[in-house]
Amino acid sequence: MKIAVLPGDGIGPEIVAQAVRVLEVLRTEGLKIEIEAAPLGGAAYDQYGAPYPEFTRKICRAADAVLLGAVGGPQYDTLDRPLRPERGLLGIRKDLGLFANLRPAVLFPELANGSTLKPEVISGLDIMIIRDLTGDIHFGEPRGMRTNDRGEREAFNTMIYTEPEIRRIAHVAFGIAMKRDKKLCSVDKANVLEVSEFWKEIFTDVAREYPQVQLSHMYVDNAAMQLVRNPKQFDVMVTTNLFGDILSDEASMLTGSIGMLASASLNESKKGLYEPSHGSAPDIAGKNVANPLATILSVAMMMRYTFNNIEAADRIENAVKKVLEKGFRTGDIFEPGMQKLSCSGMGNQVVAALG
Ligand SMILES: NC(=O)C1=CN([C@@H]2O[C@H](COP(=O)(O)OP(=O)(O)OC[C@H]3O[C@@H](n4cnc5c(N)ncnc54)[C@H](O)[C@@H]3O)[C@@H](O)[C@H]2O)C=CC1
Ligand SMILES: CC(C)CC(=O)C(=O)O
Ligand SMILES: [Mg+2]
Repeated sequence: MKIAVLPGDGIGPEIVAQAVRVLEVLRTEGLKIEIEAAPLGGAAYDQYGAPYPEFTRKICRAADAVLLGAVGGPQYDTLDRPLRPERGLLGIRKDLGLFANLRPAVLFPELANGSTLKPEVISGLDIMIIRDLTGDIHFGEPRGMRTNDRGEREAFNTMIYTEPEIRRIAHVAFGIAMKRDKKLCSVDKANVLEVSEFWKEIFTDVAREYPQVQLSHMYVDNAAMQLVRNPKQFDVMVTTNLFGDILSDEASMLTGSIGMLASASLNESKKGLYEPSHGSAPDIAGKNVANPLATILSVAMMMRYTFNNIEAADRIENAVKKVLEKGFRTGDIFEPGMQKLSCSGMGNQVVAALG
């Protein structure tokens, strides 16, 4: 298992350090794990003058899987756009063809009482959010700023999807729905956007190849509302890059915290990049208080999706469950009566629970 580790910026190095400890436990027990570290984002800009430098690209291309923390920070916000940390993240996603982003919003029952939502609304929650990751307004050209005919400055981005891009994410979504409850909700804004209308047309066409799957369509504004009103109506949701970015952050709060939401970004060959769904959290960086569980659960996804090592994946997820059962919490999921831990303290507990 050749794993590239990219700690990134902000809390990235802190949370990744805990996830690497989990990998080290597996290695000590006999899994052949090779780890190579490289910078991405702001850290890469500082070292190499580019957010996704050749050094990192080579290591990631040679690896079977990539473990990433997060990128970005206010100190980089004034850089020219192509040099910003976030472009490094878009760059690696595009370079490795990581078009299928899986974000499982699963509630550990131990966290049901601490949620801002009523336990009956969220108990048993298990939604798979599938987001296209290499198309949409994030990548569409042209993009930029200009002065229009009236002499006013304006900025523009292009929302665009090709038919093959929609078809391939549709097949991933239907395939996953087939393995679950055979219910797929495609989220769009087809009442306004041509891109969404096309998306809906292609999904309806692909659905003919999966007659056992019940396909529904929902506008994104309604989906955002339904996610907090009655999230358990969803089993698998699939949507575009921008809508998926927003809906998955929203869904993370159904599981207790953005610090709980793992993710896998896969390409056609199951090479994967695994990262928490959150960002670099500059407000808490360097304080050793971030929740490392989303990153640790991303390692479980790596074992499941890239290495097909279901036993290791289950073990990591069970270790997280055990730690939560014992009442250990980081600040973001803390509730009275529980024991508050630091980021590394949570890592210690997960490592102990793996044993
Ligand atoms: N995948 C990535 O690398 C992503 C990077 N970003 C970048 O991260 C930077 C900060 O972005 P924000 O909008 O503030 O989003 P963010 O996700 O970094 O933080 C939002 C809020 O959630 C909290 N939070 C996030 N992760 C946490 C964790 N593991 N434990 C406890 N609390 C946690 C933060 O403290 C903050 O209050 C920006 O530069 C942004 O572009 C944002 C999202 C994804
Ligand atoms: C910073 C963005 C490029 C990434 C993001 O918000 C995400 O992948 O969820
Ligand atoms: Mg996001």
